[in-house]
Amino acid sequence: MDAIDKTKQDAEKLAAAKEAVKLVQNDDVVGLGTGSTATFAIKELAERIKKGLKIKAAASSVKTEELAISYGIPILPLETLGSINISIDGADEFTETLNLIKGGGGALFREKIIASLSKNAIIVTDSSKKVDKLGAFTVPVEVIPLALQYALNQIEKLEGKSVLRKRDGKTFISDNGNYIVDVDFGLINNPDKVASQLNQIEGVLAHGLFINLTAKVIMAKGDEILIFQ
Ligand SMILES: O=C[C@H](O)[C@H](O)[C@H](O)COP(=O)(O)O
Repeated sequence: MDAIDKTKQDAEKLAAAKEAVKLVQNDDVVGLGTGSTATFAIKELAERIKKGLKIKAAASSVKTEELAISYGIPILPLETLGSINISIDGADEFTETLNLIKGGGGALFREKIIASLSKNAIIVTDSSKKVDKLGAFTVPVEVIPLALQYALNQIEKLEGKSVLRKRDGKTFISDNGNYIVDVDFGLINNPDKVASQLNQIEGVLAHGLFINLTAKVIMAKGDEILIFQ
């Protein structure tokens, strides 16, 4: 993506994030996503807090927690929360049926916990994230290290092509101390089935297929805001 496209994409991310943050109400517990689009939402939320909004938040990654704290957003430990009023997060891909691929930044497990706890799970995206079928973006799978070879074998049986995620030449380690395997399943005709097959592999902590976990996707396209729900 060239510089001009990125500017346009960032403008869309910001517009979608602003729209989502309008939905946050006083006294809400807010789930904070991870990634560039969620970061726009966190900044917007901080602006509303400056103007008097009173909320508490839960973070989906160490990076998000640090960012939120730097903006003075009060953070509650995720393990203490039985429910979350509203969550705002990004996605790598989504379909109109509100199925997603997430985890490009490696935060999928905590993001999934937040989405599962959330009464109103909102996804914010630019227009590049909408697809007819999931799968052009590889599916991130978080694997407990000692189960790596077993999980790779099982994923191969599902006809997924796995690549162990690296960053700066080193194996990427998630906030939970695990590996991320990025799996190419081709375009996915039946995401529910693939999700449940991945769920059955011992050693897979979580995967980036988010099925029936989203209340609403707010997508900006140019000057337009489109809502999918
Ligand atoms: O692990 C990362 C998350 O699932 C992100 O929400 C996802 O990768 C989208 O990130 P971005 O908003 O930077 O495109």
